Amino acid sequence: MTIEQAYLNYIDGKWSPSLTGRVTESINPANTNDIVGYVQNSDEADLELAVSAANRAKGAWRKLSGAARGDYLFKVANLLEAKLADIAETMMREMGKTLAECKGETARGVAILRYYAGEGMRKIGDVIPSTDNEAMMFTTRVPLGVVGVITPWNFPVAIPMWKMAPALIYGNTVVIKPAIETSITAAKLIACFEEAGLPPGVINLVTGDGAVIGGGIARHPDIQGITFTGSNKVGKQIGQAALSRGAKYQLEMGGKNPLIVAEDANLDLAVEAAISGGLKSTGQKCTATSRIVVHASVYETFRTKLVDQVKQLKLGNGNDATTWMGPCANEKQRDTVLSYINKGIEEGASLLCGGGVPADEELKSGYYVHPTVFDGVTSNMTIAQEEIFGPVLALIPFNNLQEAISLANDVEYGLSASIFTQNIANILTFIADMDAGLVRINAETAGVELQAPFGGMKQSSSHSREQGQAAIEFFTSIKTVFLKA
Ligand SMILES: NC(=O)C1=CN([C@@H]2O[C@H](COP(=O)(O)OP(=O)(O)OC[C@H]3O[C@@H](n4cnc5c(N)ncnc54)[C@H](O)[C@@H]3O)[C@@H](O)[C@H]2O)C=CC1
Ligand SMILES: O=C(O)CCC(=O)C(=O)O
Repeated sequence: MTIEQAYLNYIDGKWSPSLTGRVTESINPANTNDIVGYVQNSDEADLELAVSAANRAKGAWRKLSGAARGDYLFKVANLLEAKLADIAETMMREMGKTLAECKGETARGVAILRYYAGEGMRKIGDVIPSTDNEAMMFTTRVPLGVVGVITPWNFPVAIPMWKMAPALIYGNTVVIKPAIETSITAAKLIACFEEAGLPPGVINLVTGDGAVIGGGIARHPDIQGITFTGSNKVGKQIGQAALSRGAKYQLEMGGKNPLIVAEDANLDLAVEAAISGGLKSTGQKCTATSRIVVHASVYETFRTKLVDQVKQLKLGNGNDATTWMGPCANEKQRDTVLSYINKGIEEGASLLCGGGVPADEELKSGYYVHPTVFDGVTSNMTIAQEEIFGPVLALIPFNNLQEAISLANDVEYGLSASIFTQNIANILTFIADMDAGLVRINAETAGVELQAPFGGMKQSSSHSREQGQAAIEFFTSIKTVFLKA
């Protein structure tokens, strides 16, 4: 290991090694012989320094005008745009998705920053008529204080950005703990904030183990808000820890998203959406299509078209322009996906394609799994109920729309859902009856727009919404002002 390969924590405006003296390697899931670099394996003492710095910085940061905070975010956006190629490549090496996807996501990070930079100039309250005609009553908003940001590895730029940018524009200071797998990408993002000249302590990065640093954020008495994306298990622990000490929390967790293909659907477009929504990023999106509910009259035609095209998808390293799908992001994720595939077979589903790891010599050193399609799936099977977070699609037939919507709703999650149909009555029924935070018609289940609210129903979220103007609800508190001479 050379010193150049070690990425540091960023605390109080300075890059610093962890007090533990320990580092963890970040490896390329497409080729585990490729070590991307080393990141700090921090502990509670490092977190303490970061929280103290954020706490000291919060008074001056909240006193700046929204426009002044916005100016900083515009500068960060320009720097991220200038470094797009390097950051996208780092993301690809740490996480495995294709370079095109990584570039698209980094560009999305730039757009998120610009959107929230503009928010600094928009209204933050309402005038409400008082019953006292000599008084004025209005609302304003104040920041929470220090916000803890805990992020996963599947969107290493977009998710940190859609949490940090609104936190900052509304006047909070930030301590971020990214997933260990993508901590180098996070360090490169934070370097953009440093170069933009954010005052020391306004943004702090501490890398390390989830339970130690993430758990430490959840429990820390000086962190007033926690925003998390990741698994349901960890999300619930964070929610409980935050609730027990009265902190605000926001959780975005799993999905088990259905795509309904009606009898009048454009089947070619529906197949394209199933493949793109289900298998891009190797199925590692909380919005990924996981169950495809297809009308019996078009089931066989749809299945044939789908399987023919899935078999053509080229697996490989994301740095190869001919690669369509990269590996799973880490070994544990690959093993989880394989265990779900085995469970599907054990419970009686029929494997139509995929179902294992590729035998090709050049793919042996990565965490690859063939894109997999099952049919003969019933709603009670594990693969129809649990989030797999991998390239696995389950086909389920239906006979009428009410049955399709019941099947689609028959899971504990409610993040996103799609239907392919031309029938307006069916579309209206789907919009009304589908229990999901995001419903999409004639479009894939994945792909959210940064200017619109995003979040799930049921077990998919803490019922809050992120992104767009909805973000203000989490990152601020309303203050009602009654003013009389
Ligand atoms: N909703 C989504 O976008 C995501 C969902 N997942 C789901 O979670 C499964 C497991 O993936 P993981 O990476 O293990 O997710 P995870 O929930 O363990 O990790 C998400 C973040 O939480 C942190 N963390 C882990 N344990 C913690 C704890 N005890 N307290 C506080 N923070 C903690 C991690 O370090 C990471 O920064 C996936 O198979 C998938 O089903 C994973 C990543 C993203
Ligand atoms: O579909 C998207 O663009 C966002 C997905 C997402 O938020 C996630 O997987 O955590």
